[in-house]
Amino acid sequence: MGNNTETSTYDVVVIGGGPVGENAADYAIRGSDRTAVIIEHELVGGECSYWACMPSKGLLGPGAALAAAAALPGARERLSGVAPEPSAVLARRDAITGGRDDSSQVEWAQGAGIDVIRGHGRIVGERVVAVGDRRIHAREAVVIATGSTASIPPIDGLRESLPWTSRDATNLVDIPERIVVLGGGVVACEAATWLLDLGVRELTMVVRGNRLLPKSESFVGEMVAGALTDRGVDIRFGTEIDRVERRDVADTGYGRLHGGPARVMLRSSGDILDVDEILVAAGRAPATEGLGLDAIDLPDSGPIVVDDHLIVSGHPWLYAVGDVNGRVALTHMGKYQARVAGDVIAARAEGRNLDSPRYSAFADHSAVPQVVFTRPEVAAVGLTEQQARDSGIDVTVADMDLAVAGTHLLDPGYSGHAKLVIDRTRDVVVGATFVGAGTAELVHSATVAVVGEVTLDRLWHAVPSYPTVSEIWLRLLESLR
Ligand SMILES: Cc1cc2nc3c(=O)[nH]c(=O)nc-3n(C[C@H](O)[C@H](O)[C@H](O)COP(=O)(O)OP(=O)(O)OC[C@H]3O[C@@H](n4cnc5c(N)ncnc54)[C@H](O)[C@@H]3O)c2cc1C
Ligand SMILES: NC(=O)c1ccc[n+]([C@@H]2O[C@H](COP(=O)([O-])OP(=O)(O)OC[C@H]3O[C@@H](n4cnc5c(N)ncnc54)[C@H](O)[C@@H]3O)[C@@H](O)[C@H]2O)c1
Repeated sequence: MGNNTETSTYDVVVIGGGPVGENAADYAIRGSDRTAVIIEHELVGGECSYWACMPSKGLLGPGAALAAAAALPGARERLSGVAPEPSAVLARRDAITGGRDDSSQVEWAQGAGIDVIRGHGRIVGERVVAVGDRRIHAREAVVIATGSTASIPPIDGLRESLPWTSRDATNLVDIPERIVVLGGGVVACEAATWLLDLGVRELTMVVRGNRLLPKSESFVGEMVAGALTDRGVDIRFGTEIDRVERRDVADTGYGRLHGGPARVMLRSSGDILDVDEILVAAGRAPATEGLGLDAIDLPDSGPIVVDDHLIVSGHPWLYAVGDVNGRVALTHMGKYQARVAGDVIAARAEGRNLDSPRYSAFADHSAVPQVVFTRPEVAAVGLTEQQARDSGIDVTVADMDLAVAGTHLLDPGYSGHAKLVIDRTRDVVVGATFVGAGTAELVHSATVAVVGEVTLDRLWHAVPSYPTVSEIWLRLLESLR
């Protein structure tokens, strides 16, 4: 180490200042005199705040509000149109992302007693992280919370055409007239929804499987595909992009068209799509590039595998939380892991044992809630019927259209569907899926039922209020009696 190397020591060193890293640092030192630092090479607040959850939900909100009003006689007559005003939507999105100024997040960290160092964090040895020439030592723990980056499949000409990734779609400035979306997962379906709201004229989805949102119950993909098709989307199932050609490719910045029109050739059918932009929504890879994992004999690509305490095997001082550990790529689950990891670090620093359930991220395995903000909305938690059967559970299901007084009051033409997956042996709900407007706020009741392992006999006494969408619980339970 040269004489000019600055060294500092903290109890907890967190690499990556996304929502997950922030929570890990906070929980590890809260109420104590321990010290923590977050190392961040871009923006404190991470992907979620500036490029993912926040801007995407900002873009989706106005279309959803207009659709809700358009469904309701008495409100609909006051509408002058059902398409959001693009410039106002983009301005609201910019307000939500704060013009990519992270000073308020840095202030929050400092207020919580957490230092922030700008720069790229790299592990150079046990409990030692380098940021440029600087060496930061960790007394208790190093936490990796570096998130994930969009994957671009190795398709001939695709990368060279500088396609949009989710960062461009959420931070769009130009609205393409014609776009092809590669993928049929969550990003693809949500982005298709807001791109249509903003006036995209021709939208084609290229999906290699035979349904959208393939990780969900099959009715989910059917209903979302039906709604997108009704809005004019051309969904090409069972095909892939063979190659891409694009002229005048230009790195014009996030959300701008990245060049002239592109020609997209599809495999098998040989169809050609001429478009103004390509959006790649093909999943994400853990952000481990340049993290120095090889210095401690860990693979330098792929997820960083952890146990339920979020500790990396063979490295009791090292934790990995959030997207980077490959368990569940959702903000709320990453933050949950961060709370667990922070509590574990605190307990170990104070010599307490880790016997309590508080120190184990067991919900990651079978109680993950997720809302997909398409129209219709999708809200689910726990296992699908297939997953439950595959894990050997004796399964029965309650499966029906969502039609109760609460849904009729939202929209006289309401269309939705609900399904409970029941473990017959234990008489408990192990999974629930709801599709339809207003279901996002329904999913936490199902999460409580799944995590609490509430028996159906007991659940019968959880009476849903009239007239709400939650009354579907009563209908589902009645069907099981
Ligand atoms: C379009 C889109 C919409 C989404 N919408 C939702 C949603 O509605 N709800 C939901 O729950 N999830 C959503 N997600 C998923 C969610 O964004 C992620 O699960 C979440 O951001 C993960 O948080 P994280 O802190 O692990 O990682 P990130 O948010 O990616 O933060 C990691 C941070 O680490 C920094 N970093 C990386 N490497 C280094 C390094 N070596 N040194 C220093 N800093 C480093 C990065 O700059 C970044 O700030 C969405 C994802 C996408 C793409
Ligand atoms: N509302 C939310 O909770 C929300 C919103 C957006 C994203 N997210 C999370 O962010 C993560 C990333 O989302 P995503 O949609 O990018 O990933 P995803 O895994 O949901 O979907 C990826 C899609 O790309 C397809 N694909 C992958 N490689 C391909 C290839 N080579 N050729 C053709 N198709 C290919 C897959 O078949 C799949 O349909 C997910 O974990 C998701 O849950 C959550």
